[in-house]
Amino acid sequence: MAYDSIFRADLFAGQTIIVTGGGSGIGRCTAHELAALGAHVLLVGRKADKLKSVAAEIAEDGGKADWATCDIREEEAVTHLVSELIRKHGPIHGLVNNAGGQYPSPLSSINQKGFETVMRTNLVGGFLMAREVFNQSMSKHGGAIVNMLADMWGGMPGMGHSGAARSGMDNLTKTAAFEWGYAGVRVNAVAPGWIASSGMDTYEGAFKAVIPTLREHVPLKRIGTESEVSAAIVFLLSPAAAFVSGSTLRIDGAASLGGRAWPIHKATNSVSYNGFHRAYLPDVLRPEVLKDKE
Ligand SMILES: CCCCCCC/C=C/C(=O)SCCNC(=O)CCNC(=O)[C@H](O)C(C)(C)COP(=O)(O)OP(=O)(O)OC[C@H]1O[C@@H](n2cnc3c(N)ncnc32)[C@H](O)[C@@H]1OP(=O)(O)O
Ligand SMILES: NC(=O)C1=CN([C@@H]2O[C@H](COP(=O)(O)OP(=O)(O)OC[C@H]3O[C@@H](n4cnc5c(N)ncnc54)[C@H](OP(=O)(O)O)[C@@H]3O)[C@@H](O)[C@H]2O)C=CC1
Repeated sequence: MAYDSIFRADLFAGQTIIVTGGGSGIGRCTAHELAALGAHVLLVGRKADKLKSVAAEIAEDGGKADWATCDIREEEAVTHLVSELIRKHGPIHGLVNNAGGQYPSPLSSINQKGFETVMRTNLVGGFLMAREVFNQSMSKHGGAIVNMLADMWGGMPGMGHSGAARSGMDNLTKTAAFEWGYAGVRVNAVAPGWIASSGMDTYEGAFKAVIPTLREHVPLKRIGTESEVSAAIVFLLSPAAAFVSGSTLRIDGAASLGGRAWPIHKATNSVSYNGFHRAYLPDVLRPEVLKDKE
């Protein structure tokens, strides 16, 4: 018998897939993966030079990619972007709602504009992209959406604005999966933990300094790679996940299993324990608190 596996090199042949934030990091890597598997990839971001160069890389590898600039926080711009992409390239089969980011800051120092900027980047923008892609295309022929979250379920010092946005996006993922299932549209999310990406490289100061120690607080003892997140996104977009909708897949080396467990881990496995709260939290945000306790 010739077994016909779902996993084939042309998994996405004939599909057009938008990747927001496709000009760098995880978005760039995902765009490469999808194009290598036959998709026509549409890269979206604010900076044309980055998008253009990723599209050229993909073309050099024999893949198909186009790009368009858009600030996903602007409703009119998103509506226009999606209609132009459909006019030029036809129906949209997939959306990777990856664009996002934040600046590390304790809640007490975040002003309203900064909070709203991060909420609009990571929640409002993702909502607008998903709504427009659904209304203008997927409602007519189905499709798959993958939203980008971040593993901040237990609260994440320095990321209060972003954590609030990502939790909102988690809920929106489930509601969209519920409301749009009738049209054959699947909506899922990925929640990466610490990932070595070009985005992480942009962080400065105390936050940057702590990055090399983060692996000690991950049960798998390392931080993740861009391609490990892309692989999960590709799975969720693919026919291999045809009955998966409304799910959030954590890609974090088990880091989200919880700070509460680390003292037990310390007691039972002192070799791999490295002091979660002492090494991470106060160093990053409130060195004075750490000093007081020493
Ligand atoms: C166990 C595992 C846990 C998982 C943890 C997850 C870790 C996540 C990692 C990542 O996400 S990696 C990388 C993602 N990429 C980035 O974060 C990119 C870098 N960040 C940015 O570009 C910005 O932060 C942005 C908000 C995403 C975009 O900013 P934008 O350019 O649109 O806004 P600005 O005009 O610069 O600022 C507007 C407004 O926002 C406030 N603000 C912005 N930056 C800062 C800052 N560094 N410090 C304090 N406040 C800031 C401020 O109010 C700005 O207004 P003005 O002051 O400029 O008037
Ligand atoms: N690296 C990590 O450890 C983790 C990352 N994440 C999330 O994964 C996603 C990708 O991150 P990563 O690749 O690491 O970082 P990058 O900073 O490289 O990627 C973020 C991308 O989002 C785009 N972007 C940001 N704001 C907007 C906007 N308003 N409109 C359109 N595009 C925008 C940027 O493009 P441009 O500058 O052209 O606008 C950029 O290409 C982000 O949402 C990030 O927060 C989540 C958990 C962990």
